[in-house]
Amino acid sequence: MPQISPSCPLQEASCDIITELVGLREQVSELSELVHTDTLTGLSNFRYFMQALEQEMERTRRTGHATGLIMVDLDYFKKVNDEWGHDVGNKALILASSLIKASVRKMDAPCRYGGEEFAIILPSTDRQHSILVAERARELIASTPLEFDGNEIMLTASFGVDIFTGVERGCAEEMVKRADGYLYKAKESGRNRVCIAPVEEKIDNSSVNQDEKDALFGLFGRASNLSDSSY
Ligand SMILES: Nc1nc2c(ncn2[C@@H]2O[C@H](COP(=O)(O)OP(=O)(O)OP(=O)(O)O)[C@@H](O)[C@H]2O)c(=O)[nH]1
Repeated sequence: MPQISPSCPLQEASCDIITELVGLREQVSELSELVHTDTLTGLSNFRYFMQALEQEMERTRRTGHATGLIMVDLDYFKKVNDEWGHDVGNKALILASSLIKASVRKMDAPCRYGGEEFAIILPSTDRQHSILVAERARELIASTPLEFDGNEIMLTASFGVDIFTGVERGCAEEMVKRADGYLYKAKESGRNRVCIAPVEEKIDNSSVNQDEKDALFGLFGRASNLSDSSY
């Protein structure tokens, strides 16, 4: 919301109270920014993420525009810490954050979920475009080495994607759980990959009844790749 500049009720050119008020206002704004920011990476933190995801899901319910959610986890990150130390591990987290940020639009919300896990909220984004964003981030991370003191470390990350179209039941926590489930599948099936719910499974989780499902699959056919969790 735009802030109105306070002015001195006595119309004095230099007013101590107004100067202090403006200073306090700036401090409040900086503090509320800090409350929502991860200090290491500068990305939004977990607290912001959960609020923002709830809000976007609510927007989807109202407008019908889908919300995409991508969960990202760096692969074998413990090895980076063990081999190179915690400070280099921190550098890797900062690099991964900047690459994730570079892969998304301004309106998207890349967040640090915790540890070496990140989350990206994609407002008004469908399945296909969410996959494209996840793939872009995956490729960028896999092709950008962390350089320090003449060394180079290659990083990779695994991605789980979920789409909320307004028909699925559940709250933000459940959407995170679904995306995390696909992230787990990406890890299990070799890492450095993107997994998403097959279209068929998404429909199974929705309120669509059997007759509606039969009609839908009757129309589009049961393509074999729909049963695969990677697209
Ligand atoms: N440097 C650094 N390391 C962190 C931070 N947060 C979490 N970690 C480390 O991240 C590592 C996560 O290890 P694991 O959960 O075993 O996962 P992984 O080694 O990435 O293996 P996979 O996820 O199965 O590919 C642990 O060693 C944590 O100590 C942090 O803020 N800085």
